[in-house]
Amino acid sequence: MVFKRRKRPEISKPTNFQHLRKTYFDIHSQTLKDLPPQWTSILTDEDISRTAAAAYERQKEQRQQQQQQQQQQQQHAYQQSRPKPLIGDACFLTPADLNYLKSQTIVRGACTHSQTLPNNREISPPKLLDEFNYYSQNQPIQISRNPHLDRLYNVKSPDPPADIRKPSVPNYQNDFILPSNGKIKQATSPAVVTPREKIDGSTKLSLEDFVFALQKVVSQSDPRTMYDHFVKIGEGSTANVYIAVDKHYGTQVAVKQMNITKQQRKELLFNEVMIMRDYKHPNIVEMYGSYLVDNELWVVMEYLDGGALTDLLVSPSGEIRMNEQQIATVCKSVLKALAYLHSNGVIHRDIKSDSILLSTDGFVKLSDFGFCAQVMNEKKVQTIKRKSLVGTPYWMSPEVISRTPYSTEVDIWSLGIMVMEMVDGEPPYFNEQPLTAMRKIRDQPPPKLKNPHKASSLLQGFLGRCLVRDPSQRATAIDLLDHPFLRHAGNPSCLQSLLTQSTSTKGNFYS
Ligand SMILES: Nc1ncnc2c1ncn2[C@@H]1O[C@H](COP(=O)(O)OP(=O)(O)OP(=O)(O)O)[C@@H](O)[C@H]1O
Repeated sequence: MVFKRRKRPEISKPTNFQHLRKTYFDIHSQTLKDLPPQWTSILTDEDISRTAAAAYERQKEQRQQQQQQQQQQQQHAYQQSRPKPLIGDACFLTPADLNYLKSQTIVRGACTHSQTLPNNREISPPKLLDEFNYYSQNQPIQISRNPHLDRLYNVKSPDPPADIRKPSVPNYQNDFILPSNGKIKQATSPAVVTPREKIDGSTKLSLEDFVFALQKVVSQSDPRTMYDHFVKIGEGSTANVYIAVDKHYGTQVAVKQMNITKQQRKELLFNEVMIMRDYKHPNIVEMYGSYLVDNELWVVMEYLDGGALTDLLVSPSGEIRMNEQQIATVCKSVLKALAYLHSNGVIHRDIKSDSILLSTDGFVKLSDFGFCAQVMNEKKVQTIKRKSLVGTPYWMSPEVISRTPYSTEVDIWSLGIMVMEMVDGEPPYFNEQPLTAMRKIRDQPPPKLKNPHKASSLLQGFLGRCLVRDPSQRATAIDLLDHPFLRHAGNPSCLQSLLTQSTSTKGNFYS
């Protein structure tokens, strides 16, 4: 029997061979791990690390840009939904003030007492110094005084003659009218109340007049040469706010940009500059400089990286986040700022959680001075009362809404409403239309907490001293600083837990 030898199958060499190996870039050591040894000899660690690190950085940047865009969209939507302030104030500048300003030669440039930034950079906004000397290239220039304007902008001066010292009556026009039937007229936009024509025509100041007057108080340098990397972080009713980087020092600043042509009350722009410039306090946001850029007023100030108090009140799942120690800590800081402003005759008029900014290390600062008003004459005798409807509806005091002449007590009422925000997550009547809420504030007993069981008797007692309808019976900032509830206040660090969790309802730009 013959066996035919079977042909041995031919086995080809492997084709399309792949040797898979899991190599990855370790961001901590900035090196490639599990690299095949052959590759290591071809590519030095340095080369490949650099290439991979660059790719990684590119990816990171792209991710950050996408995140930022998403957050901006979220924040824009969120800020659109926040209630806007009403501005029904009378014009501060009269034609006489403008004539005074126009009669002066604009003096620009350095002054001898330049402001010092925390990073020791000196900036030199033109400033009224030693009463009424402007400085030009360090040379004092004497100009004549206008006591009315000086009082408005709280310029310190030697005792003027008695007739000048008499407080000139501010221009109290009722811009927002409560008809006799008690109905409040609905403004077309909640943020805008069309002013009545002033008897002396003082609202008819031209854009040039304002620009001219603003030029007197701002620095003449161009901030675009000093700051770059602008990223929008906020938007209010009057401004866009950006973070930017100081080109020289690499530090971050906040830049509030206000388009002059779009302001309902251009004259209130002066507040934005003058209040932060003249009133320095650890619990007031610090201004570094102010500038005119084309049609915009830019205010450069310290950047508060924790954002606004509003964002810390409620978690995304709707839980109230602040405990009483944290509430007391915020109140104490805000009251210190208010006690300081009030003792200088300044009312804020827009106290609410949106106006309180925090740093991530827990420092609390008062901001947004656009609606401030002076209530004292030069001698610091509290003689002037305000009557304009200014503030944000839900936080407004009964006397502001009912157009009774008012003073510093309005901020204490609003602080009480802000305490209610911290306990309940929102101000009272927040589900009502602004005008309905205003009617209720005006006509009803002080609002009550939705969650009284969550508030200790001390907290309720504190609140009860703020929300007193009769302003003469309401506690002052100084009184409240002595209230036993504030003994619960802790160090700034007690607020850090609120700030570290990324629970912002409007996207967190601040981490
Ligand atoms: N110094 C700052 N640091 C960090 N964020 C800031 C700073 N200033 C303002 N912002 C952010 O920008 C937002 C808008 O700023 P701001 O409230 O001053 O604008 P506005 O137009 O005056 O507001 P409003 O509508 O209350 O009048 C703030 O809510 C806050 O989130």
